[in-house]
Amino acid sequence: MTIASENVVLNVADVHKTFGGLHALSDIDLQIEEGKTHAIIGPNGAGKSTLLNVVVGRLAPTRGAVVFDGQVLTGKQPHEINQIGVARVFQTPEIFPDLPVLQNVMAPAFAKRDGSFTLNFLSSLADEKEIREEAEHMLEDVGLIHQKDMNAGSLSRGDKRRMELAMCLMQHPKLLLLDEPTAGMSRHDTNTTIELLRKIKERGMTKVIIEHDMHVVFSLADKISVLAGGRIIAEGTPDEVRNNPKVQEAYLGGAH
Ligand SMILES: Nc1ncnc2c1ncn2[C@@H]1O[C@H](COP(=O)(O)OP(=O)(O)OP(=O)(O)O)[C@@H](O)[C@H]1O
Repeated sequence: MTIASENVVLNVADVHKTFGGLHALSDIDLQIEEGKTHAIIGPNGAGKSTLLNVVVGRLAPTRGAVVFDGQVLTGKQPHEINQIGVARVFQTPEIFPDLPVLQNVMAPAFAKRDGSFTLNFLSSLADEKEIREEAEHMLEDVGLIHQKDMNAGSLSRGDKRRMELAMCLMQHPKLLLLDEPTAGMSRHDTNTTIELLRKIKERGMTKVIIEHDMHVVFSLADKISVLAGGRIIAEGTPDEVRNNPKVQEAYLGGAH
């Protein structure tokens, strides 16, 4: 296992994941530093989503361990990992489509407070002025305050993703994992999201971002790890990665 330095908040140590005979992840060692934005890139099928799923407890690694903030995550359930301070924005937003946007954004705060994610919170909505005000503040931050009374299901795809980001921020995570946060967005919405993610960085939140859009990656990342064939083939600053021949080869051989 790699020895973590003091400012490493997430340590992925010697992680392997096989599906039958397929080695989806091999020898993954990854250290994410506190307050940084760390991008994980790689061609289709490289293992990026599998790696995020291992971190959030949706998949058990075949070997290796994940340590976050001094606690071993491996073996914990996704909701336990979430309670420890790891939140994930999914490729496909997980929302309550028939509830207004504002209530969707309030829901995670109730779940965190009450320890479960039920719809009973509706009964106490009137009393929850503080949570409502915070949710409205988040909606202002993500540019959705004017849509707060719309049903979430009728938002555009890009707006749903921004709403889900607001839902994650309501949990005040120490680590935010973003799985293709700008997928399906127009260039304008993508740039608004980049600005928003920069704002979050100023608040000191650590982020891991999986993204195919290199404009987003190079706009946000402090450090990039490149996955190909389930292995990390390169790691470094955006400039180091951009000029790495192994990376260029992996992308030319891949779908992107
Ligand atoms: N549940 C599963 N069962 C079997 N094989 C899987 C499973 N999940 C992923 N794989 C395989 O593991 C490999 C890595 O997949 P993964 O989805 O992690 O790649 P990715 O880098 O996220 O790809 P993309 O950019 O296309 O989303 C692929 O070969 C994929 O087919």
